[in-house]
Amino acid sequence: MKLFTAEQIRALDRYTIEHEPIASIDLMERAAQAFTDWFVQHYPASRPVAIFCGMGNNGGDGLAIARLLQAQRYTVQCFVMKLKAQGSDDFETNLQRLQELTTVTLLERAEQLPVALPDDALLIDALFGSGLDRPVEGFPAQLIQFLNRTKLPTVAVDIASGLFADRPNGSGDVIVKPEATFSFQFPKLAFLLPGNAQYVGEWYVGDIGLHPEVIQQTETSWFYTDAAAARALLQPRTRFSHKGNFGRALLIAGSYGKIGAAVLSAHACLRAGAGLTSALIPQCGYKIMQTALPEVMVMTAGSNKKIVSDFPPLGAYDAIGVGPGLGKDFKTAKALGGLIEKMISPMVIDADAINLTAENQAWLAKLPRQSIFTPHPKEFERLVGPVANDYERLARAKEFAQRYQCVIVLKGAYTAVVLWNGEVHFNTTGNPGMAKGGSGDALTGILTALLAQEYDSATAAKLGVYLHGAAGDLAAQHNGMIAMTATDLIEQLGHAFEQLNHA
Ligand SMILES: NC(=O)C1=CN([C@@H]2O[C@H](COP(=O)(O)OP(=O)(O)OC[C@H]3O[C@@H](n4cnc5c(N)ncnc54)[C@H](O)[C@@H]3O)[C@@H](O)[C@H]2O)[C@@H](O)CC1
Ligand SMILES: [K+]
Repeated sequence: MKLFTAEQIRALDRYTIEHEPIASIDLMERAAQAFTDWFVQHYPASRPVAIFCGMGNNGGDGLAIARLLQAQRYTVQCFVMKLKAQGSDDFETNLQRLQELTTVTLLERAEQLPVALPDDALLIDALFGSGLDRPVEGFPAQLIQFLNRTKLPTVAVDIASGLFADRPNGSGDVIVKPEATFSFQFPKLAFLLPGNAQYVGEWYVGDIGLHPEVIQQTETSWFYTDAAAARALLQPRTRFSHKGNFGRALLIAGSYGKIGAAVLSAHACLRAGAGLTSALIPQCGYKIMQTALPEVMVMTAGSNKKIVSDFPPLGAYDAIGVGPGLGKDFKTAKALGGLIEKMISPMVIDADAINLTAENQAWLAKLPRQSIFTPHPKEFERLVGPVANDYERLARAKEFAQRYQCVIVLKGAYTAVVLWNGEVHFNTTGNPGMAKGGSGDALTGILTALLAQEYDSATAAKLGVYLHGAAGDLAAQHNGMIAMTATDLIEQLGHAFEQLNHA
């Protein structure tokens, strides 16, 4: 699915108004109706609702929602933040429609705060939407601070007031902290960035019927991978397949005390469908791996028992994943440098292999094209240097991916898959229960398995990250987010594939 900037969304709104055609006031009514339909499913009519509206179209939505909720027998109080004499046309029309039914309280200055609200009130924030063009200050900021201080559950219309849809906010910006956001037609880029979590809450998207043709034609480099998008990436496995078709995968992983990382990545590789899975590990891990995973073929190399210090010729493998638990011994580094120089097919580079690459940046020029890096934020900064915020992190990842013709998987909530062609694909699966040791090792195994099955790097990264998160969600359902482990996730991979197959 595509993601658009606020400016592009405005253009899509305009196009829809002209070409559907539909009057802009009717499009607003459609948006308000979509919000209301969602709201009545989630919040009972027994709780009083207080709606805070600005004077732009976001406020217009709020006024229409007030009217529609009242028709559904909600007790509604409506407030308008009056900053100027005249609001947008559709705001004014909706104000008139509402005032025919009920009174609207105008809020013009700080002395009117705090306003009295019932203890069990639900708040709806319709102060500013995607038209926000500067940080909120003065009276609007005081009003937002008041709303946040009430600690009452708040739902944002389209986007939390004060949050920019597609550019960074300053650290001191005043922004509504909703428990949920109901957004029109598309999630905003801001929703997918980890630093904004408290300004988004759970987010939902309602279809308001923007013109499908123009959505298709409007170009963007931002996407998100939902079930439909992931389903389209999955290759069918036929009755005539045999293990040779599904590729030979190799994991180079583990060091003394971290053989578990090698086991987890190899286990995930098996579960993600590699035809043959091999592991190159230090000697100390030999029995552990053979016992834990009888399906895996195990190689050890080098004279040091505790680390991988030598790579034998590895031409027989279709895909190699390197890094989990590997350690950063200089002998391992030397061997990895040699491997990178020799390899021609894309590799998966994780954990200590990323750290070693960060310390040996000359390797980057020799890296097989379309290799996949899977850094968490700290590892990414080791690779490119410090970054100031989520937007800068994405920009640097795009630059890096383009320069070295690789894929960067920026791990986190909404893991971002950044491609060499400048595209960024945010993942939609996964949960905080996955923020645990071993989770990344599992991802490396999955990605290596998909590369071995001849998925190209971009597809492997998008699909693998999606499946990893989906398996994590299933593990959370069975074990709970607190107790779930990386092994639980790996054991759900089969169900994650099945679920996707039937999506
Ligand atoms: N355009 C359309 O057809 C539709 C728009 N919709 C709604 O319209 C919203 C966008 O509406 P608008 O473009 O009118 O913008 P907003 O309602 O977000 O508000 C913009 C107004 O606030 C002012 N403003 C911006 N930043 C400010 C700040 N920091 N302090 C004080 N004033 C500030 C602007 O100058 C402008 O007057 C969307 O978020 C959505 O809720 C929906 O009704 C769906 C259809
Ligand atoms: K809002």
